[in-house]
Amino acid sequence: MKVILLLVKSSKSLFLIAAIASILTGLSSTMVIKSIHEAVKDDTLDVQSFVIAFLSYWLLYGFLSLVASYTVARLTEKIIQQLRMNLSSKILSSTFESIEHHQSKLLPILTEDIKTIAYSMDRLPGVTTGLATVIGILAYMIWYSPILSGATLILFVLVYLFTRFSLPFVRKYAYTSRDYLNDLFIKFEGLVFGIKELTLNRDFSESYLNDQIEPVSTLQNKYYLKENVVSAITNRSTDMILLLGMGILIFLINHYQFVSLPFFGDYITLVLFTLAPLSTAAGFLSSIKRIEASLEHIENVGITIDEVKSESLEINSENWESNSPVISLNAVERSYYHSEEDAPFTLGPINLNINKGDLIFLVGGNGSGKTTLAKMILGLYNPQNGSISYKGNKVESKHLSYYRSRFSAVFTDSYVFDQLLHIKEQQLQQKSEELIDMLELSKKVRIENGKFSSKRLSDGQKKRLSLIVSILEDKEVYLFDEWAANQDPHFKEVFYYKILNYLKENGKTVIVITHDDRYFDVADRIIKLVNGKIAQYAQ
Ligand SMILES: Nc1ncnc2c1ncn2[C@@H]1O[C@H](COP(=O)(O)OP(=O)(O)OP(=O)(O)O)[C@@H](O)[C@H]1O
Repeated sequence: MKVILLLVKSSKSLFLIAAIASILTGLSSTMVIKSIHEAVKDDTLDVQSFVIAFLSYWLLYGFLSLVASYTVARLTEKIIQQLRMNLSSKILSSTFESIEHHQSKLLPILTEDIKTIAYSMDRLPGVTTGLATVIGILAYMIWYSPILSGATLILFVLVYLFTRFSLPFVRKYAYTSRDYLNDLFIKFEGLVFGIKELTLNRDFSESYLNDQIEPVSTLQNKYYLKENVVSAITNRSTDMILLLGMGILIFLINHYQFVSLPFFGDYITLVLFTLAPLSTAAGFLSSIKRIEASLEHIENVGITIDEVKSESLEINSENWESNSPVISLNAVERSYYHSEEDAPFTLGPINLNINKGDLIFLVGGNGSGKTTLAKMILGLYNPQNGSISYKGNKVESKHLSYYRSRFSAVFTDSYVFDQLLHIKEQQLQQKSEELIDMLELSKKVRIENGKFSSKRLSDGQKKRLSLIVSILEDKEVYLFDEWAANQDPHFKEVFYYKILNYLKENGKTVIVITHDDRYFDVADRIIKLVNGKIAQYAQ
């Protein structure tokens, strides 16, 4: 049902054209089959009228099946495109917390689930025209012999009941195999991103392969095989039940003589025409179960595939109080709950005003809550208690997108995108060269066609590239989370003296998370966190 809804929702008009074209294809193919069927049993065949009728239906069938296949293919292609776009926008508009929580499950969704849905949907054109043909032949069969058609219908019902019985197993195995695929992707992630550690340590790499990857892969394969076996049995059941039924019918006709055997022979050619399309349709029912398992995985991550409605309300600038701090945290609190035996980490309650042009250093030991507080200031985490205000206006969820767009941040694990399409052309032209020079990367990278010419850089150089992008974004507030941690002494100086000064001169508000106490004198204010609470403000 979900799949039909998906089709209708995707494009009502295409769905209608596809449905009508499929029905007409079914009708025309029935007419082709009928003319062959009548011709083979007609001793006084008028060859000329047979050729005319046959060719007309044949041409019509060819044309209509092309139209039907094309429209259904367009419809499925549209669904896949919408699915990819909707999923990507949903991920972008979901709460950061939920995406952070389900991060490892996103890649299998974007690759495996969409592929499963796309491959399964690909079979739809053959299924719709095939089913329409079966319905057409069935109508002709009923007209030809109501008694034998009654018996055939009973066989069709048996096929349907058998399929209904086996499909839940296809779904169950598809779901379990897909679950193990999640685990397998996590192992693969370790394989790719932990390759240095694995290559260095032979015992570890052997154990990773044999004790980590292999058992999960075996389990995934086991359920995948089960799913395919049940699905193959379901597909083959169509021919098996129909052929067995025909055998039983021959026995009954021989015994009770309710029709002649030659008449049954004519009839049986019609039944044979239904075998292939019915088998394809039964196969598609298994595919629907796979699609449903994939959709369920997508929805379990909290992403629905309905159209995305983005809400990005600007905070009314008329209400801004000019002397209010840019950002105020009013008794904000947030806890992370670990497993039951762990004590939860609680940040806050925090009260903090950040004024325009402030250069604030956020300091404190490992695990004291600096990054958590940073994510809260940026609007990535919602406070569980308390509130955040922007220029005197309380930030509500409808303002979040606008509020977040006030910031640019570089985290310790920031991803370096090579394209700079989101940066204004004027900024690129005026500032990029100056910044590349300031961070001494002019021998390594250039900006060409809105992209960096290379990303083949050392970790410290990549970090400098992230800093350039961040400054080019030209935002109101900047947040750098231990940016200088992996820079050499020279670039630490460049950062603390040149870059921070450059931002200050340009009127920016800057928050720097740091452990570099050598440079604490650069800050206007130092805020120290201890165990999630502000322990000290220093001017
Ligand atoms: N995603 C998360 N889920 C659960 N707990 C988390 C998560 N991120 C951080 N924590 C916990 O919150 C606490 C504060 O972490 P946070 O990253 O904010 O500290 P930090 O001050 O930035 O530390 P560091 O200097 O090591 O970067 C830690 O005890 C950590 O275990």
